[in-house]
Amino acid sequence: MRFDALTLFPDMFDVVSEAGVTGRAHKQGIWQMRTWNPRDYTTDVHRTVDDRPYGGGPGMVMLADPLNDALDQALADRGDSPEVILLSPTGRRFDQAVAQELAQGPGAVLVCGRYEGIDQRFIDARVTQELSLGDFVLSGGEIASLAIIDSVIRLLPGVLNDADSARQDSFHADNSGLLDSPHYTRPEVYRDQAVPDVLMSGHHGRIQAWRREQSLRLTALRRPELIEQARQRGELSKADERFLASLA
Ligand SMILES: CCN(CC)Cc1ccc(CNC(=O)c2csc3nc[nH]c(=O)c23)cc1
Repeated sequence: MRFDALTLFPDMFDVVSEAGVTGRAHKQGIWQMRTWNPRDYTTDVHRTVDDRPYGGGPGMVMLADPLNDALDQALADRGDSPEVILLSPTGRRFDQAVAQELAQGPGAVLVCGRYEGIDQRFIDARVTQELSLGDFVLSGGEIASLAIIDSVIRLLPGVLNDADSARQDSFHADNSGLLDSPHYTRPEVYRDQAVPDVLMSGHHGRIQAWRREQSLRLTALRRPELIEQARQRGELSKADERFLASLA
């Protein structure tokens, strides 16, 4: 699994290659990361990577040529033919299904735009898919790339050992498809607030039922569409439906 990032801010990628679970996996050789700075592929004395938009309008646009040369180097260095993914507000929305898709492959080259965007002729000629992190405005593609790399690496064998509670990740923990139930740890009473009795009971059946109800309640409150999706998938039991009806 190898990710290459075309970016004007290569240092930002140290976050995933050096820190945490992804940093450990990187050190173990489970995945590789390389960055390529388009500024290193400019030919003018000012190392220009952007210019004004034809047709006018605010901001600047990234030049195609430095990106093309950087991409050529990245692909030559890899030796395979990976997805070339442009991170962009106009892209397909990234979600766990996309993370699963990417985890099956050899990785990708991630093209991080800055400014208002990238010359369309680079996109038309080289980009195989565009991904967005969601409907909010970032300053560039780097932070979106970091999120994507992190969520893909976690899915690789050997990255999360079972001790990592995150193993249950299918975005919604062990109540797959629903939001997580609340978590508590020591002390048993913190600033006069006690842990719910059921969690101290040692009664695993009751604890599981309580957690399921908490997930259903929170999901119905904050993400009702996930309830309907779980219902369509036939993942709601009679007890779940009874509990949901009691909330209405
Ligand atoms: C004119 C309106 N804009 C589109 C929302 C301009 C614009 C804003 C921010 C950017 C930089 N953003 C990204 O490169 C980006 C890359 S992935 C992504 N996901 C969510 N939101 C994002 O802004 C992004 C590019 C163009």
